[in-house]
Amino acid sequence: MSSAALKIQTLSEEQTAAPLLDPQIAAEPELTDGFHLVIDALKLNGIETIYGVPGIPITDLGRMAQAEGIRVISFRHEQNAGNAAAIAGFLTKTPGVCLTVSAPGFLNGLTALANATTNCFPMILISGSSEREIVDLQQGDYEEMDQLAIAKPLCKAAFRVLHAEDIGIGVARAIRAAVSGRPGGVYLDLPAKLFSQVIDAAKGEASLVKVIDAAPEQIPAPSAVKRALDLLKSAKRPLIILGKGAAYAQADDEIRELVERSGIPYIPMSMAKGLLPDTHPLSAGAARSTVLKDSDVVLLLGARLNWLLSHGKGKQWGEPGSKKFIQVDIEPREMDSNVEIAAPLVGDIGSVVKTLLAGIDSSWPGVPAEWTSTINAKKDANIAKMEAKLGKNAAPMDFHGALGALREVIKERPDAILVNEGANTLDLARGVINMYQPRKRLDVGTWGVMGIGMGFAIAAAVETGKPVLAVEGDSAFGFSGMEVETICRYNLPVCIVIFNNNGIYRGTDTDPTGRDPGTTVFVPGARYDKMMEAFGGVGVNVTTPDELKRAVDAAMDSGKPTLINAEIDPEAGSESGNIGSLNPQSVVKKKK
Ligand SMILES: CC(C)(COP(=O)(O)OP(=O)(O)OC[C@H]1O[C@@H](n2cnc3c(N)ncnc32)[C@H](O)[C@@H]1OP(=O)(O)O)[C@@H](O)C(=O)NCCC(=O)NCCSC(=O)C(=O)O
Repeated sequence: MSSAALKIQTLSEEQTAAPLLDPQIAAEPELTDGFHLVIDALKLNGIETIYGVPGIPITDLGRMAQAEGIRVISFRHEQNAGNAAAIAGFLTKTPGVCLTVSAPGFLNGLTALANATTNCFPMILISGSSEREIVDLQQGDYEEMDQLAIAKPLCKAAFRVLHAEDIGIGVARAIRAAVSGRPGGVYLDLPAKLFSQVIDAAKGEASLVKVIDAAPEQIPAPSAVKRALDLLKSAKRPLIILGKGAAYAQADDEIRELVERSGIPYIPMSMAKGLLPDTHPLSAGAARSTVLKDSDVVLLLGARLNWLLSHGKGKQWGEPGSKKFIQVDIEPREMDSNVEIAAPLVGDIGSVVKTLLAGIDSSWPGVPAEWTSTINAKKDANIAKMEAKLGKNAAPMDFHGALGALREVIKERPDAILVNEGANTLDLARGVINMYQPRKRLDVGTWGVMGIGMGFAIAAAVETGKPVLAVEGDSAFGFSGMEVETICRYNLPVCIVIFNNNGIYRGTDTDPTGRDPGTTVFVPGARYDKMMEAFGGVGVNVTTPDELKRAVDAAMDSGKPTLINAEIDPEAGSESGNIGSLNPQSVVKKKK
């Protein structure tokens, strides 16, 4: 039932007391208001969940949305709600919606909106705002802020709705902007006064807009496809790089067929892991340096040549000029962003892969055996090196010992979702824990941002109903840790494992003056598991990989909210994990 059908009756007491069929009452127009129209517009467009934090002026919006059947997940901090909305967008290809209060709540949500935009996740941040008349004259309204102006440079599009009859079009514009072309974050500003504007219900209903074909297929030109196929055919050492854009596309079967039919080795970027199982014979993930350096033609499928790929140049990529790139991206301006793209293929991943497949027929030359055997030799050596570090059942645990146990958990439950953040905890888990299914690994993404953990874990559980394993550095967890209460409140099947080595990178830093703790250390021996117990969840402290495996298995089997404090050697871990070279360090000694 549409909430407009709830109708607001503006009846006087005498009218209410009058008989039901009184013609005077029957003639009374049915009314609706801004609250109901926002809810109707979202529902009409298939929005089933809102992530947010209640407060002025959107408290009633959340309540009414819940009453109308939208699932409303209330968080403890807007940034976590925003991260949840963003990853919901990634998982479903429907914009995730985050609802916040004005000024400070809006600003808290804005970090997640900017992160969503950077990562190309479709998301809509809806914030209540204070009154235009007062804000524009800067007269000091409650939580006064020109939110629209602040949001604009940080997202893909920003809209404000001033009149109830424009709510339908405002929501429609936000949805289309979020998912069409390159997906991203959209800000929708709803001033407090809008919610209580009352209009005729029929007029309100007629003003709603259903977005048809929100993300239209974009098929590349045949000449562009031929150029790419010719280049790929000429390759002696081809490579495919799968990015999270490929995972987002949900063209899993076609992508697998492209790899298998062409026989081209591939590496997945971290959130593309599992698009094909990491154990696939054509996976070159364990020979990463070799394939980046020695390949001659590289097909980038939904992966950008940003810092995570050393901008496509430098010594990681071998001799200058030794490589030609084919890039598949929905955004034309992505081409040549860092290096020359010899064969740009502009379109959506699903459509582009289909057109490529049509050209990979019985005349396909295949991949020279010399190339695949070089890769396999490197892979085998790296895998053997890694195996030697796993499986140690010692206390205190090192990262590899603990991750070896978690690798088995995911192997036994390939449909579980792995959320992962931290520095060493992130870098080492990425290599150690094999993924087997698409969109099961959610992590820090393009910015390498800390703080996504609990938001992502909550949305993953809500959107998929699958068990979630969140593997968190102790520092990373701190950014969103209060949401363990949210996990317990909604009784979500989330198991959090905290790799607790007493600090950021390591737990051994000291203050040279002896006055304070070192800048990167936390309270030694902290028991994060107690936090979970405070809210009725299960808390476990473990000191060995065997104990860790047993505790995670129990959590995943029971589906009970669980937090496992995994005691890691405070000496373990290196500065910034394996991107430490990006961290400038002073070489100048200060004179005393
Ligand atoms: C930049 C990267 C894309 C690339 O890193 P690399 O170290 O070059 O690659 P990988 O980690 O994939 O692999 C490292 C090596 O392990 C090998 N490798 C990979 N997988 C395997 C398996 N399964 N078995 C054996 N060996 C393996 C791989 O071939 C490499 O060896 P060789 O082939 O022999 O080289 C990645 O590190 C990344 O996504 N980083 C994001 C980090 C991040 O965002 N951090 C935020 C921290 S914030 C923070 O810390 C801060 O603020 O400070």
